[in-house]
Amino acid sequence: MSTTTLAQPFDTTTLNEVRKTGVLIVNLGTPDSPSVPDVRKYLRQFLMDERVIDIPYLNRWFLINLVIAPFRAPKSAKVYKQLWRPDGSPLKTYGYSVKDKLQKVLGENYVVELAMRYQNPSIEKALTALRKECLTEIIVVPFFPQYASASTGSVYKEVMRVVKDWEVLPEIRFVNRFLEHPKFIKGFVDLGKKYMAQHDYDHFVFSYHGLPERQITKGDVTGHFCQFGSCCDKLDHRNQHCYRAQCFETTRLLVKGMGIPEGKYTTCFQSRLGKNPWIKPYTDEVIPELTKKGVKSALAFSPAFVADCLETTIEVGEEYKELFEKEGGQHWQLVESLNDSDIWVECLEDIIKNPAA
Ligand SMILES: C=CC1=C(C)c2cc3[nH]c(cc4nc(cc5[nH]c(cc1n2)c(C)c5CCC(=O)O)C(CCC(=O)O)=C4C)c(C)c3C=C
Ligand SMILES: [Fe+2]
Ligand SMILES: [Fe+2]
Repeated sequence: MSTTTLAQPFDTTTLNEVRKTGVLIVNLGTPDSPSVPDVRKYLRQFLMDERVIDIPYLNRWFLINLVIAPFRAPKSAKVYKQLWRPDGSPLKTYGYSVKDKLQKVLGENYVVELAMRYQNPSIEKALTALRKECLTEIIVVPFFPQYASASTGSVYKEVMRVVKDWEVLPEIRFVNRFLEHPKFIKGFVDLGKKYMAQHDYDHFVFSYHGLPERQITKGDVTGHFCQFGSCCDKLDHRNQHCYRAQCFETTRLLVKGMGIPEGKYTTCFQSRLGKNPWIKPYTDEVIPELTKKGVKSALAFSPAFVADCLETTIEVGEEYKELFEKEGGQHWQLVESLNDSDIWVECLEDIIKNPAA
């Protein structure tokens, strides 16, 4: 009698025993110190990135070396001095704290490294450390809730530049965005509710990092998915990678979570540079419009950032507050970022362990 050998189910025991996952968490970067030379070095590296200032190389070189390095760096250094804490730039110190907390919750089958896209610790250094760990997989988590070529795209490109010549390439997973993650939303909703319990706000402002319109248009290889108007009101299959549409979606989810009524909130974009059109509405134009309408108190969110930085603490927390008050507003409050909160660490744990969540 002949026996038929039935196909055995795939035995994963060995794989589970040897499996080790590297996690590379990456934020934008910050100067090593608030001194003018360090700020200049940081701005040079950051703004020479062709995904950030996407103009021809020579034009970019002249702009950075003849305008930004001599004139902007000293001004920026003054602002970085205001932001600096005894333990350094908040963007980096929160990064290290999140790295430690995440390592603890993930356990010994994971190795977590922190990197900054610009300056230190570099992506190259962090990946070199991970390479020595004999990993099965590396998960790259850019700390940008919404995808943009200038942020997430640039991190991907740098990771690929570093690993492209490795003989042994482990599996690599790139996290694209996480604006819809329930724990990311809950983190900001809970912070918002804390402020709403302390004060009655007339209006809620959601201010995101701006982007040249051109960078969104360039990303659309299928036709024209963004006209910079109401097309961004709904996120669908075609415009899912549009940064502006993703920001509007983030606001919708936050507004729903906090129960903010229609007409009581505005999505806007900050920190435009240069003369080319950036995505609108601009935060510094929205604020005077709101005060003209009689808004006296506003709660401001910065949900394009997961850690306090120049863009949140100084630009939204101080400069826009000054503008709001100059225009007749009375009470402007910035909601701090997720920083190293437990909910943010839980969100990361979830993103890492449950890719489909
Ligand atoms: C000039 C073009 C810029 C683009 C495009 C841009 C996109 C972009 N940036 C962030 C996140 C951050 N940017 C930060 C600072 C910052 N950004 C720009 C310019 C562009 N950013 C400049 C010149 C600066 C420095 C400000 C100054 O020196 O005056 C920061 C803060 C860093 C810190 O140390 O605190 C973050 C974070 C995203 C997410 C993004 C695309 C969506
Ligand atoms: Fe920026
Ligand atoms: Fe759009």
